[in-house]
Amino acid sequence: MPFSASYELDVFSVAICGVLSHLLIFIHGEWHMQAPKLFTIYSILAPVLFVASNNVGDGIHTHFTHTALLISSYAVGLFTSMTIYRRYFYRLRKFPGPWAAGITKLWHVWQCRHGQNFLVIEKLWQRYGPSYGLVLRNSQSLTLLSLLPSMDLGASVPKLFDHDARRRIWDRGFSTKALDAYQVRVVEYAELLASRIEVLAKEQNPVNVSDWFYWFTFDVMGEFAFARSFAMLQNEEWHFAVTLLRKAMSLLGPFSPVPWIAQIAFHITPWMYIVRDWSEMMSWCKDRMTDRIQAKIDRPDVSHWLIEASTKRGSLEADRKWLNGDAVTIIIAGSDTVAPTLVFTFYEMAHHPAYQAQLFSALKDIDIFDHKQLRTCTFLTAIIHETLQLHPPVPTGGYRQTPPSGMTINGTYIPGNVTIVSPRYSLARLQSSYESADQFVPERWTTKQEMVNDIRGFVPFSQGRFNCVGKTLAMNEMRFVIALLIKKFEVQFWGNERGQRLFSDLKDQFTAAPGRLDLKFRLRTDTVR
Ligand code: HEM
Repeated sequence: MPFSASYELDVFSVAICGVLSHLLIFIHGEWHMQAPKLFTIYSILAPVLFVASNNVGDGIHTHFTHTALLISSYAVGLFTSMTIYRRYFYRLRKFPGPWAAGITKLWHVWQCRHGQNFLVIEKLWQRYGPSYGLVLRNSQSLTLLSLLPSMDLGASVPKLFDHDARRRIWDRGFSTKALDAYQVRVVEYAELLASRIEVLAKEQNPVNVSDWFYWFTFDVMGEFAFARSFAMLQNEEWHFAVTLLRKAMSLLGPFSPVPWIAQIAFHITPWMYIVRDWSEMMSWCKDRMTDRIQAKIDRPDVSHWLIEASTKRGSLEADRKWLNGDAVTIIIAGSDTVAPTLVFTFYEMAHHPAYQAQLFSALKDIDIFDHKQLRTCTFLTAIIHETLQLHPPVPTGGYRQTPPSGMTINGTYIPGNVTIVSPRYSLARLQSSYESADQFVPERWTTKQEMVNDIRGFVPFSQGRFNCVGKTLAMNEMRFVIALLIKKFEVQFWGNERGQRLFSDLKDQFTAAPGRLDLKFRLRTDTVR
């Protein structure tokens, strides 16, 4: 098809439009929340262009070719401009990192396609950062391989809502009085878990702890969110809503660098399987919250405090979106963190029988049902701390934004309004943080404190205004379950199991999702209550 001069002019003009739309529009501010609108506008413009190209040549084939050429020229103009800008003019261009990562976040998405972001970052760190304090560039965000003492002093989370007001309400649900009341339920479910494991132990069957600990933590959090468990310990199978939730979470790992893709998917393709799963799960949670609001509860749960705050303000109906969201947060934040920590603790116990024996003997004279007394067992706390340090349940997540004036971290100036993240998995493996950083050495928290080179590296619950509101609940819960099971059972690897699948199938989906781990639980004959 011979192109006319005006045809070529069209193509050129459209390419210039692409460049201009970058330089005049997209270069300013954040656009990911507008992604669905932009997607719609471009989807409408394409057929308009097709109709407008009616006067070019004849035949539908020519119209298609012409439209496709114009769209491609626009895209080439837009993306060339973006590439040149990000490569040569962008304020973060001097930070180290792979070339392609500096151009597009899709590079990171591709690298994370197996859901192992923590390994992607660890590899980058090995390649680019012999020195501590390295900053890795990833298009518009930075990964800081540094201890961040001031991270929460100046930085904020990307502002989506009035966090501090919501946090004040949350805090009431985690007061000392409230926590005492919750412990009764933790004990009930932990005993149910122990009795289920006892049956498997007596039948000489393996215990896949990567199922059982999840069933336990989700059942407990179901109680705290909806005053009703998922009954997974009872039924010995995954509840459909939890399965949907975990499927949706699996996208969080690879797609968290590009929230605009999720925005488009939710608005444009709500029927797509994973988006549909998420919506179905949210609607299930909404219905449970409706039941919870109407229910008369004699034992306060976490939702009790949230519902009470809205009722007192007379804004129960208006706050329904918050309450539904809070319920999902309780469930994810409370289960998907405690469960992997328990899985890894029991992996380490099977891996280090000497530590297991030491823990058993440290617990001998302690009434584990008295959580204040249990807290005094320093070796138990050390085991949990060492597990949290070596296998952080939030391995890379926890994004922050630098203040508009920027901030200096470990001598490196980071410009303002930049998304930053300090990945715990890699932080924990820095020799500048710990001696023998990749070894499980619980004594570093008791008798060998010189093995902690820089305590600022230990931030499993984050720090500052955005730290974990459920830290004390989590620690109480983990202390009790571990103590109960270690007092009752001796734990070993099952058959040839050595944790191979646990690590090879470990996924980073904001929280860590470990692979399968089969353990042998042998009922102790020397159990002391
Ligand atoms: C091993 C256990 C746990 C660990 C390691 C952990 C870790 C964390 C971390 C790192 C954050 C900050 C995330 C960020 O920076 O964006 C966080 C926030 C949070 N956690 Fe936990 N968590 C645990 C257990 C729990 C439990 C049991 C609950 C109770 C429901 C809970 C509720 C929350 C909530 C509501 C937030 C958001 C706080 C805010 O934005 O103000 N967590 N957690």
